[in-house]
Amino acid sequence: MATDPPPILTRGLTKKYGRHQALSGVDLEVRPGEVFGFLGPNGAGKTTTIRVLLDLIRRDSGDVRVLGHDPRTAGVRARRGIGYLPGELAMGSRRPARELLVYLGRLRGGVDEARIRELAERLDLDLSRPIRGLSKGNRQKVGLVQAFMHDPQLLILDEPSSGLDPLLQQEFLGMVREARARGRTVFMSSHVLSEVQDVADRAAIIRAGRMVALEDMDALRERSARRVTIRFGAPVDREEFAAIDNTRDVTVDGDTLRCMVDGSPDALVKAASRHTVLTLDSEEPDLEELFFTHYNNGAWEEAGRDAA
Ligand SMILES: Nc1ncnc2c1ncn2[C@@H]1O[C@H](COP(=O)(O)OP(=O)(O)OP(=O)(O)O)[C@@H](O)[C@H]1O
Repeated sequence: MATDPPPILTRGLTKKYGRHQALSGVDLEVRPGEVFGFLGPNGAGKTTTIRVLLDLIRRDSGDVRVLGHDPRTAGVRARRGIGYLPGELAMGSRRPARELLVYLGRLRGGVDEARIRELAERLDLDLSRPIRGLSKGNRQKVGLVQAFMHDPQLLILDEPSSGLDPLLQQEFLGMVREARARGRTVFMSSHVLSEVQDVADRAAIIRAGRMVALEDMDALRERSARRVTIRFGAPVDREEFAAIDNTRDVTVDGDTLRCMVDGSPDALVKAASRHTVLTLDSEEPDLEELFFTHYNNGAWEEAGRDAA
């Protein structure tokens, strides 16, 4: 395992659309057997990077290796090692989903129909319905089945959770964990941290075509800032809470306290426990807010400004 090449490696990857610089020197190294979250706001360059990895578009410069091959010259055999979920599945056939999946399975060297049925059942997908006319959510399920069905060594998933309701999202995360348990590598993009935070081992952040962060998810979770609102049984004194080290932006409005907590809420919870707590809400900030907090040395704004 240790000698396996990185399933995904990019060095100085650049791509322009006309005069628009979509990627400006992207360096990525995904390790064998990990779940890697590729995060960034809309338009950051996630889909462009993924399309280069699959040779759906060609890079302008830089070095790229996927499962040890340059995607520009990798053959069909190398492609079979990859399961790909596109951001938008462009399909308009009148034929049932089952036929398409069986056909794609043949192209990948043969996939047991029982495996297709099992995945469809897990995702609650009706295989007899024609592809044309499927809702966005059902198309996403067809896309997931075809990506996972041949148990590929590397899964490249572009916004996999979009269109899935919370229960199916959990089912999908279960499929990702099982793939990892079998030693597979999963690379998944998202514009929201919460979609990858429970399952990813590491996450990279791309913004305006540049990598601005690479994080171990455990470290990120530990440092993660949370917006906390506590309603007490009686009015409280702001000073008591403003003095807590890792608590900031503290406001008190009668019996309601609002603040941001960096890292563990332990000290805040202990302070709160001296009063009667009626409700406690803890909300994760969005991706930009989170990384703005972490990269408060200016790296985050710089990355945005340079590329703007
Ligand atoms: N075919 C194209 N022609 C011109 N510009 C494009 C094309 N595809 C993408 N872009 C631009 O390149 C930038 C990166 O787009 P990309 O789709 O890779 O972003 P993304 O991170 O995947 O965002 P999203 O989540 O919105 O898809 C954006 O500014 C986008 O408008």
